[in-house]
Amino acid sequence: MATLLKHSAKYALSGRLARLCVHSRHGGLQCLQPCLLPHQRSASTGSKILVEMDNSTGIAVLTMKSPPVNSLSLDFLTEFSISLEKLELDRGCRGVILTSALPKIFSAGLDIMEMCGKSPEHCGEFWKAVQEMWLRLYGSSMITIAAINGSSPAGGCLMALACDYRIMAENPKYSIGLNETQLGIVAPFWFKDTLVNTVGNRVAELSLQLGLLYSAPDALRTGLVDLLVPEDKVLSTASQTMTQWLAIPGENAIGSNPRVSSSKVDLTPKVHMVDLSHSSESMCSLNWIPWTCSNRA
Ligand SMILES: CCCCC/C=C\C/C=C\C/C=C/C(=O)SCCNC(=O)CCNC(=O)[C@H](O)C(C)(C)COP(=O)(O)OP(=O)(O)OC[C@H]1O[C@@H](n2cnc3c(N)ncnc32)[C@H](O)[C@@H]1OP(=O)(O)O
Repeated sequence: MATLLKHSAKYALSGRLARLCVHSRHGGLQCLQPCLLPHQRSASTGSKILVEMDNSTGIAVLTMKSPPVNSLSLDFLTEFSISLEKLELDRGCRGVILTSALPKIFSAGLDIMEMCGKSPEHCGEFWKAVQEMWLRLYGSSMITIAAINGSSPAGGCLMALACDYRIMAENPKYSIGLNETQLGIVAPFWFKDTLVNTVGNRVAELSLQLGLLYSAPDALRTGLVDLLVPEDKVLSTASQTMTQWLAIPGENAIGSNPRVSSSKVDLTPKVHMVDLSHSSESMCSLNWIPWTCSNRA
């Protein structure tokens, strides 16, 4: 079933990819340039995402590099999903570390400029891209670790929550949380469910009702993040943690190909990617039912 989801997401993405190649003003796929580095490393970079793959460990580092704040624009989200899809299809890649190249910022969340003054068609496409980013990250068959080296409000927090494990810089100036309520908007229920799965009902309830942004120490206390480390150790700790996670026997332990047979989360029967382009109710259209998440780490 998860394979079905992957296929449908793949074709949806490929369609968008094709459009991007033809229409994007910013280059899109054309600027994803592979190059070989020493020691079995390879890298590909677009305008907003850098992917570095270490073929000897199976660990990829996906670095967001879209100044000033890594906001999640349509172009950013499209490049992000394409990068993740490529890693998903790479049998050699077993784990992805998500981090930021920008000082002090992991991601500022959805790009505010995408949300005002745009056509219904653009809004629909944008919102679909937000959903696709979440589906790809949360439903990934790879181990995903967020190396949170800066502030991460709203959609930035969602990205981190969609990973298997969260390591944050212990800088008290950095904050993280689903603060949508403070902005006068309601976090969609699949944002809420992702938060509930991480911190539990009561903390999620308070966080969402008050639109709380947690400092790094408070984020650790509430369980929003799993570990705080000094800022210059975030990435190296993420690599060490990934190595530990990858040492856990996977599905290959029973003789099947770990990257083909199943995903950690079987989302397929319960998730519907619908055409949002003509719907003012698009924000609540992802039919995510949390108790279908059976095998999530
Ligand atoms: C269209 C159909 C879909 C409609 C969907 C509607 C609702 C969905 C419901 C809920 C989901 C929403 C999820 C979201 O993610 S909403 C976005 C929420 N994000 C924020 O509130 C973050 C706001 N930003 C900050 O808090 C700070 O900027 C920061 C990230 C902590 C960084 O602070 P710092 O002091 O370092 O920088 P500045 O504040 O000076 O910002 C620098 C620069 O960046 C611009 N910017 C900041 N955030 C965003 C953003 N989210 N999108 C676009 N641009 C952003 C800011 O304006 C500054 O620009 P300038 O040109 O002035 O330099």
